[in-house]
Amino acid sequence: MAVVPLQLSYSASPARAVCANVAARVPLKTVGRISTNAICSKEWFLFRDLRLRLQITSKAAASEASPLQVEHLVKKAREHRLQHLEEQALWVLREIVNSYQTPAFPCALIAGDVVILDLLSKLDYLKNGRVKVIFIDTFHLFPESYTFLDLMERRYGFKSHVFHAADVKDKKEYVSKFGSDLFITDIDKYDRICKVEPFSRSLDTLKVDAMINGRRRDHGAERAHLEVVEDGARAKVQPLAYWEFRDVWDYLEKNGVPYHPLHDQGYPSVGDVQSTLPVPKDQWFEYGGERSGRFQGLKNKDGSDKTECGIHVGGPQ
Ligand SMILES: Nc1ncnc2c1ncn2[C@@H]1O[C@H](COP(=O)(O)OS(=O)(=O)O)[C@@H](OP(=O)(O)O)[C@H]1O
Repeated sequence: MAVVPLQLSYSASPARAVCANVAARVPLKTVGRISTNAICSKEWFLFRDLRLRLQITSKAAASEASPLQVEHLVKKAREHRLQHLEEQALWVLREIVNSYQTPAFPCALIAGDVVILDLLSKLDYLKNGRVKVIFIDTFHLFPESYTFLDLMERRYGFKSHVFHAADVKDKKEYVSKFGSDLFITDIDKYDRICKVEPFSRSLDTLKVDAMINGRRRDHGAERAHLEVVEDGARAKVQPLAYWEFRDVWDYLEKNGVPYHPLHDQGYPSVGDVQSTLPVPKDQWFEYGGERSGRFQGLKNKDGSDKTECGIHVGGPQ
């Protein structure tokens, strides 16, 4: 620990020697003012008997807070931040529900989506059906996603509207019609059949006029300038646009909200089995870290790395 010079004041001259000793020996991180009206001794070992009071008096002192105070300040600042973000997200959702006829939330069940479910539930929009929840069964999801959906439906008292590829009854029929490796042989066709078309159809079928989603600015460059609402024939609503991934986890922890079991197996985001990989935990909270395990090794037609499935980029507006 660094020895920091102290600004001293003293009321009696014998204290001078003690104070000099204090300045020389006390390993304080804080710049402060020591005043004493006690009887002083020249001997250092008697120093502990003096009634010394440490007063933080200068701006310098304030900026050199002890490690404990710094931790406390950061914790408090994060609490205030989360409180503000939550109020703002609730306000956005309320405004949307008051302004649109049929808002809906396509939910992929990842951490941010679960925050939105919890916020919608706080406003009672799930139980009273004011906001419909859409779930796209791509036929390529992790088994845990189905059980987690069931858990969330029971917890919040809603039933999601499930959509999947058109003109097939189930995965078996899908495989017999398109094969089991369409996502390798023709990724664009796979996206169209299993994601974009069912997604688009779900919005049309339910006559959705405002689509709530969990996109955030810190997801990556494509989303860096997102606002909480984008206008259009169908409004896009991003109540968590200004949140960071850390805020999402702070919220889940603070509110005791269950989250997708695959997060505990190292997956920061969860989509299809073939396009989702675990990511080392220390990368989760870097810019773009949440989605860094998505679409790994997959390329767009133009050869660029795939970062979106097309639902929100060039997908239904
Ligand atoms: N299974 C499922 N059901 C309903 N809605 C879903 C589903 N998967 C993705 N989405 C919606 O698509 C948004 C983008 O998700 P992704 O880019 O992760 O794509 S995908 O998972 O590969 O489809 C995603 O945005 P978020 O709300 O940020 O998750 C949802 O709006």
